[in-house]
Amino acid sequence: MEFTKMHGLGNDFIVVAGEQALPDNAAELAIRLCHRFFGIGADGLVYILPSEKADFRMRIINSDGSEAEQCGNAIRCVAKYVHDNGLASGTKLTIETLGAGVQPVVLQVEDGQVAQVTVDMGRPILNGLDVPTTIDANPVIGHSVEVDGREFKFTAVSMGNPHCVIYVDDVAGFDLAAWGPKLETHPLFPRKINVEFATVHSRGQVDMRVWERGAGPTLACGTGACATLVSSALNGLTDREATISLAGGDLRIRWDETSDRVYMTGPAAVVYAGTVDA
Ligand SMILES: N[C@@H](CCC[C@H](N)C(=O)O)C(=O)O
Repeated sequence: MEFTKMHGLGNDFIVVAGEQALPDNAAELAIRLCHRFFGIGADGLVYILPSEKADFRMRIINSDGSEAEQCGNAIRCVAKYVHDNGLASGTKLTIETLGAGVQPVVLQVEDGQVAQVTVDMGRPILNGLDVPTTIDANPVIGHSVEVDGREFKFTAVSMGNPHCVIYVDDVAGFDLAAWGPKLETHPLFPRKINVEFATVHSRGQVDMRVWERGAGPTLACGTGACATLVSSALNGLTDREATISLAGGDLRIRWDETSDRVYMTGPAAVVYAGTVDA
């Protein structure tokens, strides 16, 4: 199987193009190939497929073999891949996702290669039961989740995939590995959840670290950054546009007041291309 190793701010993927549909063994392949020591190593396996509704279709399998509805960093990688490999022309295209519908994308091209991508990530879902959580409220703000006797206040946001945003005083020193997995699998979240821990520094800048559903700690999460901006604006902590600083770098996120849509801008990069037994 031919693949290209790509990343968006260090959130890395094995990108496969040329298939007509997701293979039956996609989950097994993701677990084997994403393994950091026995495989290629990645946070997810991404397929670029044909679409009847958009220019391309993306499917993403987390490194634990579970399928995610959406992935912000992967969609930027897909956009770069199809442009730089001549599968798409121009600077605008659409990509269909499993959980967030068809997403329009605008490319910033430098020397013939995509450097930055702006994705229309759609409208955030704030209804608790739809995120989903077990909480019947809209929005879910200031509710508590209890883990091992510690209470975390959270905001729930779906960007096609589920997120729970928790504010902490010092995100850099926060023990992500201790709390992330317990929150990810808490019964309040019926389809598990991506957990963002955030520290707000100003109305225009937030530091965020993520524990991803199905992938653990990653260097960046595009949908998580969108969820963090939406949560921070809803809680009155930031404006509707801010820089979300992740371990792998910065994303610029804007939640448009008129359309209610969230726009994410950030880079995508190729690491190398290769061939692997699949
Ligand atoms: N890294 C991603 C999100 C990938 C999917 C996530 N782990 C899930 O299961 O929802 C991003 O950049 O958005």
